[in-house]
Amino acid sequence: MKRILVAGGGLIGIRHVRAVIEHPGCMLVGLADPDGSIQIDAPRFASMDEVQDPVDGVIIATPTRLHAEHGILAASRGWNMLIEKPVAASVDDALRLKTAVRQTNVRSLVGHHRRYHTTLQHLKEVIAQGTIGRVINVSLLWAMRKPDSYFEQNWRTSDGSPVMINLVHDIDVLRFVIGEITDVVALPGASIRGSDRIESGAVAIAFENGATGTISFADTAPSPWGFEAGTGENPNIGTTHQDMIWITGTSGAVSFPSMTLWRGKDWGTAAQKDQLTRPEQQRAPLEAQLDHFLDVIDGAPPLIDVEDAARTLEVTSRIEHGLKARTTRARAPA
Ligand SMILES: NC(=O)C1=CN([C@@H]2O[C@H](COP(=O)(O)OP(=O)(O)OC[C@H]3O[C@@H](n4cnc5c(N)ncnc54)[C@H](OP(=O)(O)O)[C@@H]3O)[C@@H](O)[C@H]2O)C=CC1
Ligand SMILES: O=C1CO[C@H](CO)[C@@H](O)[C@@H]1O
Repeated sequence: MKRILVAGGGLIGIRHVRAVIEHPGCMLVGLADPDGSIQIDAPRFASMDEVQDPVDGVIIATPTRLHAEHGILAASRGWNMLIEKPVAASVDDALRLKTAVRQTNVRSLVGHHRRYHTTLQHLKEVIAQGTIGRVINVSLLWAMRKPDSYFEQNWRTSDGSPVMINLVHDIDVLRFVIGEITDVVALPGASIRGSDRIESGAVAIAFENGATGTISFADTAPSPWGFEAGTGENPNIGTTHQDMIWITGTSGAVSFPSMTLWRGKDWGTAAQKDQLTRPEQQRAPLEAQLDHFLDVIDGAPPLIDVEDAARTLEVTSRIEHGLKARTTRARAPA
């Protein structure tokens, strides 16, 4: 029975707490969070420093700017870690964390839980098998309207850009399914909430394998298109089952999550539609991620460790900085 500590009991941390309590292969050592009012059926600690009980693994679900500090602390205690995405607030922080993980020989897994979606894993296989030929383009749309309260009086007021919070997932999905991203160009959209944060934009990307793609994103537009809406993965976000990724190749095209396949030859014949099967999702991604974390603690190779997640972060940070640079220039007095 693995002993798991959770650090940070907010929006996602409390879901991890529940998952750990319900999992037959682990027990909850407790929750470390300075907010003493969070009540759970397990010991409470104001911080990770207070924990004296033995810990096999810690799930770090604290605000992003604290990930590196908390990950380094966990490593110094010899605790294996599942650290929420983005792995750190900056690439430098991620690299410091990578070094600490290496030096202490602890194991790391990063919370890019979308990688546990069986349909996404199937999409990756379909692409790798060459079902649509060589990948040419990908188009991804993620747009939702977050409630204003999400940004009120918490770390997201300043650090709440949907690029670092949400697009980091989409970038990881594209790396997972299509391959490494080598180049990005990003354009910011208008501010709707009047905040200094990035709220929406458009990104063009190039992959190492020669494919290119576009991403449109917004946290200000209520829409049926986005990973959570399309897959129904987040209990807090309404499900629409609409597609949100479209991929073209030299002999066909496929859209996700419906897994609609189109086979074509040239413009003389209409592409033929086919329905690929969608494997059943037996365990919710967050639960499947916890199953995997317990295996990682036992020595299984992690699906995405700090080093790999640092590459997702590097691309995401480039997008964030590109958007910010253009926003600053656009708002500067002439
Ligand atoms: N994989 C996923 O689906 C999701 C991942 N995330 C990621 O998880 C992280 C947390 O996000 P979210 O849950 O939305 O944030 P929340 O603000 O809802 O939760 C963070 C919690 O951490 C607490 N905290 C602050 N400082 C410390 C500390 N030193 N030690 C322990 N706890 C601390 C906060 O307390 P206080 O409020 O008092 O400061 C708060 O309760 C982010 O990195 C985010 O990107 C978030 C949502 C979903
Ligand atoms: O990581 C995440 C951050 O928050 C989102 C909601 O805004 C989640 O859906 C997502 O998985």
